[in-house]
Amino acid sequence: MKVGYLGPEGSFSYGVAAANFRQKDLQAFHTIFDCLEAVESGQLTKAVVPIENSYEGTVHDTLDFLYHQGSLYVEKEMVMPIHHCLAVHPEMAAQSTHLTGIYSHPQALSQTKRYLHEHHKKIPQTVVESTAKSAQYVALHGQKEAVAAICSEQAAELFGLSIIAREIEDSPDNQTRFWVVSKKKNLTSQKDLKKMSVCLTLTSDHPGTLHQSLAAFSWRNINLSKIESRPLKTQLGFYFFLLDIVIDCPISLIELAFEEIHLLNGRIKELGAYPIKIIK
Ligand SMILES: O=C(O)C(=O)Cc1ccccc1
Repeated sequence: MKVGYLGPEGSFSYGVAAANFRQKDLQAFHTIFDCLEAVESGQLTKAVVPIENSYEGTVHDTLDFLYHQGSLYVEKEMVMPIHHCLAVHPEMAAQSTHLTGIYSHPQALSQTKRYLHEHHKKIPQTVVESTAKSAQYVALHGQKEAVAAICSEQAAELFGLSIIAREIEDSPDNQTRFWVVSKKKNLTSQKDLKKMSVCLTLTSDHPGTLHQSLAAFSWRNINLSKIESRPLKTQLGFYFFLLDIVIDCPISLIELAFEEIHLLNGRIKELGAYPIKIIK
């Protein structure tokens, strides 16, 4: 088995992958897209990818791939607390009040926006592929340039960096949902499945189309825990909707709701039904 994750080692995705799979099965990728594409092409069995952060919302790279490119299924969700630190090269630790640049993944830069505004307002920020990549960059270049990484404490330690500030995330309850995806549909028994995610596309546009589709869930007493629209990437003003459905009824009832939506000319793309594991 080969399991891909957004690398290098030390990323949050790595932390989740390592908590679920054997070290020898893990393989690092540069981007979420590369990782998912490798599952799609059969080069990987599974991938671990972030899907949503409590502070910053949906990870668009993941959702857009699953809707537009993928024929992949979610087999498990993992929710992990996310703590960021600010780390520099150990030889720069004394000059850390005069930083020249801060590097990280866009999600990490966003999740620490207020901290950065308060403490490092004028310092240029550079986006890199992952938090661990920023730690790696600082380990390689941080001796000559006074640059800092926003990453996990584990990544800072792994790359031999000095931590100058801990728990700098703006929200104390910062959490990210990660999905394990594969080409195969989940075989887990229904009693362990907690949620189902689907993408809904409306093929006709008249007043109440979305309302009627959602009514297919509400009159069956099926609870939705999330709805979000994303551009179809065709023309301005055209969207698909991500729906997260709580599984507290037989799946056959949810499938009846899908049938009703089909009769209303709505299209459902199933992303999968999955158990949820909370990582402490
Ligand atoms: O960059 C990482 O370490 C990732 O795995 C992506 C990410 C970034 C910030 C929070 C959660 C996941």
